[in-house]
Amino acid sequence: MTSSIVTPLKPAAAEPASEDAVKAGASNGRPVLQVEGVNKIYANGTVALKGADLTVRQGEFVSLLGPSGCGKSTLLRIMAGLGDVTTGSVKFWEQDYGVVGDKGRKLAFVFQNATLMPWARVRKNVRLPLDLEHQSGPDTEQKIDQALEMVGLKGFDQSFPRELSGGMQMRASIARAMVTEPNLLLMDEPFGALDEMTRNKLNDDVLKLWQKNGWTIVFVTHSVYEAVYLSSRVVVMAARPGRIVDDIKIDQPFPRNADFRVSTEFAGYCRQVSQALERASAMGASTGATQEKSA
Ligand SMILES: Nc1ncnc2c1ncn2[C@@H]1O[C@H](COP(=O)(O)OP(=O)(O)OP(=O)(O)O)[C@@H](O)[C@H]1O
Repeated sequence: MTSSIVTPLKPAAAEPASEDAVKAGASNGRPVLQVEGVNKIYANGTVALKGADLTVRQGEFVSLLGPSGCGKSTLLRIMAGLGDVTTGSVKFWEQDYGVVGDKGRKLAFVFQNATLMPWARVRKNVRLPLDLEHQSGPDTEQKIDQALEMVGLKGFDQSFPRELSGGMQMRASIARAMVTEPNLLLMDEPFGALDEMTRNKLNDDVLKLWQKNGWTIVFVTHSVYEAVYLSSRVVVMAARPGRIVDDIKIDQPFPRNADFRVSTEFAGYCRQVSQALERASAMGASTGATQEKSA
């Protein structure tokens, strides 16, 4: 999917996650997203999603993992209200999109590339969603400062994107999502283009921000290791047609750190998720066409 950042953000309808729920990555919080029986068939007949059911609860960190073309981005876009479903429903904070939209939502979307405006300094890039909402004044400046500080870009606000490394550009992109103070963050393979060291560092930083801010995160990735390291749950999808085939709880405490990456538990979960991914890939390979008749 092509990349940019979209922050359809207004004042919140949701309450912050309780600290306990966040600490545990708990799966007993209030539903933030409820995807029910969702089918998505594109105009060309591609069945991108078939019978998708998924509930994401407050304070969870859920990764979507699956082979190319299994509908991860399609599902994430639908969760953001950026794409229509063909049939089925999506509820946001237990309400229909229209109702929540009226009251305002607090979600932000970070796509695959940072897609910063190259002609604008970091501060102006981060300010964009607030400008779109015609927010200005000292509060606005403070929000921008806080977001830059949280992602470790304090002191770089007058830089141009070309002066930043790939990792720093991604940080700026995350800061741009953060200024809107979301409590639901949808991230579509945000670190896929980064080297492993940078990716690991950003994984740690996102986990810290997730805990600190009480976010709920849905995160698309192709990496088993990244999914296991970050998530309280890994949802595995298969292609042709796109569907959810596994939902694996990563029952390990937060915060996680470098020790977790080399632990037996981490290796065990990686094996379990890899096997689920292999099964999912085999399912996609053994089924036929992606056309509407298979929905
Ligand atoms: N706008 C569109 N029109 C037609 N088909 C589409 C469109 N967008 C996606 N598709 C198709 O829908 C299926 C699911 O695509 P999607 O991008 O959601 O998968 P994905 O799992 O995110 O893939 P990847 O991991 O490669 O990014 C694919 O077969 C894709 O070609």
